Parts: sequence; C-alpha cells; structure tokens
Amino acid sequence: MATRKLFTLVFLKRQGSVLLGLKTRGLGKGLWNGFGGKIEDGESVVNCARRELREECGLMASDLKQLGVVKYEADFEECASIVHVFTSSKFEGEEKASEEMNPIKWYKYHDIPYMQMWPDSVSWYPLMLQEKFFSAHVIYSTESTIRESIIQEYGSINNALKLAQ
Ligand SMILES: Nc1[nH]c(=O)nc2c1ncn2[C@H]1C[C@H](O)[C@@H](COP(=O)(O)OP(=O)(O)OP(=O)(O)O)O1
Repeated sequence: MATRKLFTLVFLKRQGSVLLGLKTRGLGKGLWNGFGGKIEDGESVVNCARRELREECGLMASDLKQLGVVKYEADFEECASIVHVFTSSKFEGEEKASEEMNPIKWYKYHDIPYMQMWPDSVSWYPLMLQEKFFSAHVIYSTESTIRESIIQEYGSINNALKLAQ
C-alpha cells in the first residue's frame, strides 16, 4: 500500500466568520489556512487537532467536531496526505499569532481569500462552513493544478472516514 501522511486541520467559527492564519513556513507557505499539522506517533487524531490549534493560534476548543476528511494525491508524489477536518465554535484562551501562522485573522465567510489559499479550498470550504459532513478526494497534476476532485456530502462523519482507511 502507498504510504500516507496524516494531518489535522481546525476551523474556529464566530458569528459568520472563520479564523485563518497565514502560513509562514513549510507546506502551504504564503497561503491562508486553518490550524493544524502532522499527527505524531501514538497521538490520537483529536488530540493532535487540539494541540496544533493551541500551538498555532493560542486558543483551546472545548467541542471539536470532525466534519470531514480530505485526501490529497499528486501525480508527482508517491505519498498521499489524509487531512482530518474539524470545527468548533466554543473556545477560550488568548488569541495570538505564532511562529508558524502569522498574522491570524477572522474572515467573514463571503470574504475568504480563496485566491491566496490552496486551490482545492474553494471546492470543500462551503460544506465545511455549513457544518456539513463531507469527504474530498483531490488529485494534483502540478503543485497548483487540480487534475481531479471528488467532493461528497454525507449524513454523518462515518462515511467520510472511509476515505481515511
Ligand atoms: N492541499 C491542501 N489544502 C488545504 O486546505 N490544507 C492542506 C493541504 N495540504 C496540507 N494541508 C494542511 C494540513 C495541515 O493542517 C497543514 C500542513 O501541516 P504542516 O506540514 O505545517 O505540519 P506541522 O505543523 O506538523 O509542521 P512543522 O511543525 O512545520 O513540522 O496544511
């Protein structure tokens, strides 16, 4: 079986806005995104989501809910990436930028800067913003060109999780 890298990605929501950060380094540098990163050995998916959120924007979420799974493949890479997507609208702590995400900013849903984000974001953010359960399977042919994208909406997270198996 091809190797896979596992990630989390968290979106905090407040009154029609979502908190995004500008990534300063590594994968997705220079692009706005939610908060997340690689799942460490022995770490549960939800604990990774909590940890990365706190590390990258200073906030702690008390009701993280998994909405979806995004699977990324690329014609020029052996390894697939599985991203577990969460949301929360209950959080506390001191909101602050970090070394990895700077600045951080609340964006109204209609003002999300899709032109400065991963090209696949626009295809599944609408489901995520509406709190729908979903899966997205995205295949890139170059770093900025999507060759194929299959987005599906479900009644529960269980079907979406099949993409992570
Ligand atoms: N095509 C894509 N579209 C998207 O919206 N998010 C993506 C994506 N590919 C990866 N991501 C997300 C997953 C994850 O939340 C983040 C990348 O995580 P990183 O590589 O920064 O992980 P870490 O924070 O563990 O890294 P370091 O601390 O720098 O080692 O970007």
